[in-house]
Amino acid sequence: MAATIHLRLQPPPTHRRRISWPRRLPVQCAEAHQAMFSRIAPVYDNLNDVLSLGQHRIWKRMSVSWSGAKEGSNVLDLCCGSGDLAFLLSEKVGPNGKVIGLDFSKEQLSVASSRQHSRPKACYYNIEWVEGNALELPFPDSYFDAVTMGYGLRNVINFHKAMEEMYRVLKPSSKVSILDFNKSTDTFSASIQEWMIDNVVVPAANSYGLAEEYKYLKSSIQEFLTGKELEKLALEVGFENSKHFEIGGGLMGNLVATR
Ligand SMILES: C/C(=C\Cc1cc(O)c2ccccc2c1O)CCC[C@H](C)CCC[C@H](C)CCCC(C)C
Ligand SMILES: C[S@@+](CC[C@H](N)C(=O)[O-])C[C@H]1O[C@@H](n2cnc3c(N)ncnc32)[C@H](O)[C@@H]1O
Repeated sequence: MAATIHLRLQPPPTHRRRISWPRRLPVQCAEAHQAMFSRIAPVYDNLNDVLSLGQHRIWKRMSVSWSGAKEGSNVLDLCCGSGDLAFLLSEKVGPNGKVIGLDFSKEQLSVASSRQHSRPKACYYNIEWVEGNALELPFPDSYFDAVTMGYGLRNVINFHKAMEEMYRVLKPSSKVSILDFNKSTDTFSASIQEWMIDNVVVPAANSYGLAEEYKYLKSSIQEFLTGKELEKLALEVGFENSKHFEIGGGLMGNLVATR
């Protein structure tokens, strides 16, 4: 099935104010996030590979296997970006399955689509790229057999609404698997994570003129939820059970919740 990028499913915003790039990202501004991820789209994959020494691919594989996606499943990769988890899901569900990758950055979706066309795997044609907002999903209730969200939840401006939407579109007894940085309660782990961002990640990003965008990583982790708080949020919106696993030596975490 030929891959298509759906036109924006949400009505275009009534206003489009010009964003002058602030010295610090206003963390509560969705448009600033959208612009940021569009700016980093050209180098996003390479920087992730270099800065995590390729480890992020292992963490993403773990997250997908925890989602319960299997042959023939109908699955959603939320905040899909350049498509890493969507491609992994595509291999998991096979030609009889269906993967929807949703993101609100046209540039990220464009990278995902070109990666899809440049790869030899036929199953990737079970992926459909949709431009949309994770906080207002254009899908019916109880529609998906699994939902993944890789490094997305920390970036939306309303964690609760995002979790509610994931719950709504999941079929009963199906799982969501949410991978992100871990907001550790252990001060040593937190300081290692912050040191790496300050002294490795940001200087590397600076060579691409993206220091501000990668500085945001630290503040977004500080404003994120701990593993226990993520488990609680999932139960609050109605998930039957939830469990947060620390991975990558505690630098990353993955929440698995069952509807
Ligand atoms: C795939 C990873 C991060 C994705 C990602 C998420 C975001 O919210 C961003 C926001 C703004 C800019 C960029 C991103 C972004 O890339 C995780 C791996 C890539 C990280 C950039 C590198 C993190 C380094 C770890 C703190 C230490 C790794 C130690 C060891 C080499 C495993
Ligand atoms: C760090 S990237 C993660 C990309 C991919 N999941 C991965 O693991 O590499 C975060 C993505 O979330 C998207 N995003 C952030 N907020 C969103 C929202 N409210 N609706 C849809 N996409 C959003 C950004 O455009 C970006 O592509």
